[in-house]
Amino acid sequence: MTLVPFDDAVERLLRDVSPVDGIEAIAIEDACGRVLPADLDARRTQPAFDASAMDGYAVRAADLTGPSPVLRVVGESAAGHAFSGSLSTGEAVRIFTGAPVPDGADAVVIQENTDRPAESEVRILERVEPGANIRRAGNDFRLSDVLAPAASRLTPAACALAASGGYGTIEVRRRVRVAIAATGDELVPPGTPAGPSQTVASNTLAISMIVHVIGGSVIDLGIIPDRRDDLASAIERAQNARADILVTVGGASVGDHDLVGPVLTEAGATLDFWRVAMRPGKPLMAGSLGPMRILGLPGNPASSLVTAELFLRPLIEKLSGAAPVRRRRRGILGLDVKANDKRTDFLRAHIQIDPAGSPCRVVPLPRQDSSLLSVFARADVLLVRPAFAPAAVAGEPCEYVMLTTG
Ligand SMILES: Nc1nc2c(c(=O)[nH]1)N[C@H]1C(S)=C(S)[C@@H](COP(=O)(O)OP(=O)(O)OC[C@H]3O[C@@H](n4cnc5c(N)ncnc54)[C@H](O)[C@@H]3O)O[C@H]1N2
Ligand code: MOO
Repeated sequence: MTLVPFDDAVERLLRDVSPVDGIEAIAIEDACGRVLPADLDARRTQPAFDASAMDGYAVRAADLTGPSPVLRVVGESAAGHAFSGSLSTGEAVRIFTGAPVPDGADAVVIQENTDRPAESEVRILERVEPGANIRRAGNDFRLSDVLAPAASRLTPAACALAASGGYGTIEVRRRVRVAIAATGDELVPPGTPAGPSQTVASNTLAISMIVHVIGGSVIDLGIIPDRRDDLASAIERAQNARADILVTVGGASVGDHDLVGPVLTEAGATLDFWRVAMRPGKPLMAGSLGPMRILGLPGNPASSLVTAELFLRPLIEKLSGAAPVRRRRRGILGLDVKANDKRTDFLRAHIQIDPAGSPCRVVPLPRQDSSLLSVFARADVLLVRPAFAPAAVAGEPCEYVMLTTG
């Protein structure tokens, strides 16, 4: 049985993928995590005026000659309430952080370096240069500046920047639609008591959550019994819902009840590859049916979640139009590991952060069987052991992949 090398499989899956073409205008408060189809240009300048960076007095720097000059206080400028006049020689305006600097003033003296000999006078106890404590108009960004580039995924700060730049609604790429089918006669939905030979369909729950975290939308096809016509109708439902991706979970191996491959083929799907040189996740299947991509994930919990992280996630990200995210990091091994065979290993592992700042230590968890959800749930990362890697000892460099968190 030939297995496709892991890197080739990822490359083949992503090779011809281009972003979905639907674009929608949504409220800025709903835009976190969404992807920009084009550069986002500022519709205003920020700050729109020269603003004071401190509480104090707006002055003309040239007036500050001689020891402790005294200026006449002619008014006040507060945030949202500008001083309407302009400043002449010998005058000062009481000013607060964020308030417009009055015409004629060219510096702000902080109030700690002043005193008030009388209600209408301020004594200045320091020398300041023109421009001191003033944030010039456009200091943050100017009209038409690119606030965020095409293909960026909007973070909370980027949404705040967009709002500050004049946006109440924003154009983003539509969500990638992911249909998910759990296959297997033994499965019951989460929250349902499982009989003696039954299992809770827990994988699809986690996979749905991964899809949501990266901004996709889920079409839940539910649990599909191991029957050809039920599987065929689930595939049809995914097509009718215009899914961009159909994910099946389970039934991917070679047993008599593993029907996913044959039924997909009967439905007219093209299978691009089946079986990858990786552990866990070997029976992974990838193909397409018309415009719909198909990923057949293995049923064992760790196999399912590892392949969702390493294949489904980048596929959704690429379809969503987001710039590629590199989730592989370098660390150092926290334990000795044995030589590897022809399958790239993805070991569930802990990360130990070194408070002294040296690279983090990656410690594989003790039990690596692909059925162990209890181990997966305690893992922070997947330690990558390339195919045919020689044995390595603690302290040697290694690579790991970040797992999706909430
Ligand atoms: N003769 C061989 N047998 C197997 C091979 C092989 O190469 N030759 N490969 C093994 C590997 S590796 C894996 S991984 C599994 C994957 O098999 P399937 O994808 O066909 O998965 P199932 O048999 O349907 O289920 C396996 C296991 O996972 C449980 N499961 C299934 N779906 C879910 C779900 N949604 N949530 C939670 N758990 C689920 C299922 O009850 C089984 O216990 O095949 C090996 N066999
Ligand atoms: O790939 Mo299976 O996923 O080794 O258990």
